Amino acid sequence: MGGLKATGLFFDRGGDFSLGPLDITVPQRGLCSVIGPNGGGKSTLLKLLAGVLRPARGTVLLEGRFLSDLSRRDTAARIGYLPQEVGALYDFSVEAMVAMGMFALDGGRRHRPSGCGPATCAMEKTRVIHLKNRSFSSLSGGEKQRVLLASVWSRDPAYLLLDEPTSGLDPHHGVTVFRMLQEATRHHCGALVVSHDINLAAAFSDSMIFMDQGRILAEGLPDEVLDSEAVREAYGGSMGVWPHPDGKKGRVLLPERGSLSA
Ligand SMILES: Nc1ncnc2c1ncn2[C@@H]1O[C@H](COP(=O)(O)OP(=O)(O)OP(=O)(O)O)[C@@H](O)[C@H]1O
Repeated sequence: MGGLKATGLFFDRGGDFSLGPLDITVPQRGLCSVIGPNGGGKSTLLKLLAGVLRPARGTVLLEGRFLSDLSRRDTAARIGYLPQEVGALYDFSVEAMVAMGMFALDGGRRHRPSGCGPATCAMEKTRVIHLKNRSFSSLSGGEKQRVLLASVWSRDPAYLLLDEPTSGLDPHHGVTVFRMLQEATRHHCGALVVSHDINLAAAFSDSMIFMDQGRILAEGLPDEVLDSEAVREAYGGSMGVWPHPDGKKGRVLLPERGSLSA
């Protein structure tokens, strides 16, 4: 009954693109990353699981209840969805932006250290506390991304659906975000994270999904997925899969030597 579970999920945009039918479960614990080429359907999948889009066929169950039967408030209290792009209508302060993420908070919930309000804790986690009085629009792209992540995080959701949370982040902050996700998903939530930072995603995820043309073409352990025929076909020619340089950490996707100019 637990988890966020889609069965026979199908969505048709009416043009060339359709998604599914596919089955997917976001478990109550663990970090699963979704990778794949541009336009492959990753964001569409997240929107369907978050209830932002309605499937043409199939069901999405949130802990045994049909997502379509739940109010936006109930959904937002359990699912923390970070879209790929967020346009702010008004220029709020960073602190206000993060506080707005808590509007759906369902009472005093788990894992919140005393003495630290949820918005403050979230801003500390994503390292934007020093920006709290700045206006959102004045921030750099990567800073904005970390503020939006804090906004989702502040609600302490049971399921995180994050669309490219590290886009625009420098490598240090990218690692910080994935570490934070790894830690959280070990103890108190499950996450499905769309990312083009494939090597970071592979290093920190428990499992991985490769999507293209609205289908799941490979899934399993990150190493298995990176080594799959589907990934080779999609990126082959320009990218190759290599052992991680430290010899222990699995595999990395890097440009093929032959694809670099002499
Ligand atoms: N609002 C929309 N209206 C019409 N078509 C759309 C819309 N949003 C996405 N699409 C199309 O649906 C398909 C899947 O898009 P989606 O955003 O899910 O891909 P993606 O895998 O997340 O891509 P990317 O890696 O580039 O973010 C693409 O062909 C895209 O052009």
